Amino acid sequence: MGEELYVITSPEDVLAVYKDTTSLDFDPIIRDIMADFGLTRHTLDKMFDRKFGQKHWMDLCHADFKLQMHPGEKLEVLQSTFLGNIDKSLQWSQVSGPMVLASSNKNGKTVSLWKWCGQVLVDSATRAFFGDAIYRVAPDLLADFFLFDNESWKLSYKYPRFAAPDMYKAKAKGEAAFAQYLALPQEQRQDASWIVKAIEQGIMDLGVEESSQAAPMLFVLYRLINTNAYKLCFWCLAYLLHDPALLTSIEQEIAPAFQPDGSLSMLYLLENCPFLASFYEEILRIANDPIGTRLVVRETTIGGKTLLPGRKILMPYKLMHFDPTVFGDNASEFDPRRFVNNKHLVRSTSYRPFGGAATQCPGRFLARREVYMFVALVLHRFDLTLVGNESGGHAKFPNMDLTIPSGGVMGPIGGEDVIVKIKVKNEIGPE
Ligand code: HEM
Repeated sequence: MGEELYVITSPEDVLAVYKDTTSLDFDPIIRDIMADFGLTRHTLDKMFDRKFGQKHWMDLCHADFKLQMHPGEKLEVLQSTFLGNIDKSLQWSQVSGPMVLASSNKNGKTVSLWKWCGQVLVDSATRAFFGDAIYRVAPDLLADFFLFDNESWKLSYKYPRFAAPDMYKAKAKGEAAFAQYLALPQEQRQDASWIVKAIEQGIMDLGVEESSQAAPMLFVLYRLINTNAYKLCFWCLAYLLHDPALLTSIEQEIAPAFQPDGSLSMLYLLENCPFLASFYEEILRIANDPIGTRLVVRETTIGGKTLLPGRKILMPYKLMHFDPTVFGDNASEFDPRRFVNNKHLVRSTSYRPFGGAATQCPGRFLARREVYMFVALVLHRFDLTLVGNESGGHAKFPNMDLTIPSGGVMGPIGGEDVIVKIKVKNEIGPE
């Protein structure tokens, strides 16, 4: 408490921060996060020991994230399983469990959009990254993840245990799940992704054997993989369902991506749907609160100001995302055509939905694909009708929770949701 911070708000100064890699360091920030997850100084020293030439283990991890998640052979393999899982989860019979609030007849289910997005996206990623074995040791993993995800900001704000008991309990259960997972014989986990196997091997090579040290590393990765995309899907569908003209335009644009047998061409969505791309960027601009962080380790000057060692830098990119001199007079409003009307915006230095430089989110390619897949399949397979409130009023657009320092895509204010009645529109093959 009582910490002094520097807050950087201009794109020029953000670029200067990215360039000054000797005075401004990201490693201590990761150390701090991992310490919050219970990693001891001893383990952290091993992780940051520059014993691989000039590099330490965490540098190798960043490189491995890119190998797995940037376009290439390894992404193709992962993506095919991941998107296949989304496809299977969106079969009519799979729309079940807590997300279904009421089931009137065979062709009608009333669904919580928030829970639907969460269940499908997080379950599909869990199986694709870790394989099915994780559920054998932790059948309640998803429930614990959502409890933790909802309150995880309290961890970085260093809430004491008595002030956030539910968050700490969910965190402990999540870590225990990964400890049990790591204790399983490797032959039972052959369906895990390349990155998970590479990290497990790396942890062993570092000589980190205690499960109290190894499991949190996987739990942190699990959270990074899962925390943002389901919320992004929620906002995409919320905006579409509340704006019939927008919904029709998107449906028309993506229709040719579907083959007669109902299968979806991701390539078509990626290469031939400029309006979908603009809509996606606009949701990322408006519903996202990414924050870059560095620690000043040597005195330096940014934007004409002297920054002193020992203090943190925060870069709340959302402020730049609402700058009217870049995004226009309607910067504070939602405009799905913004990025198609101005094709330069997506490369603007004021637009940083995934951060930037060495710490830029490696999952950004996968994120677009999973969101496109989910949104396109939902629109193609189901007729969706908004359900109003109990007294017969119109369904209200959920408010974003601006009070929580999420550092990523925001959720709706507690309890606000989009309730939809869904029916089968296009049958798919036998289930
Ligand atoms: C869906 C929207 C997503 C958003 C808005 C998002 C945003 C971010 C941001 C802002 C960062 C930190 C960047 C920085 O410090 O400069 C980050 C890091 C990271 N993200 Fe994402 N992310 C998303 C999806 C994903 C997905 C789908 C994955 C994996 C499948 C992923 C994996 C990661 C990882 C591993 C890191 C840490 C990278 C490192 O430290 O080397 N993200 N993300």
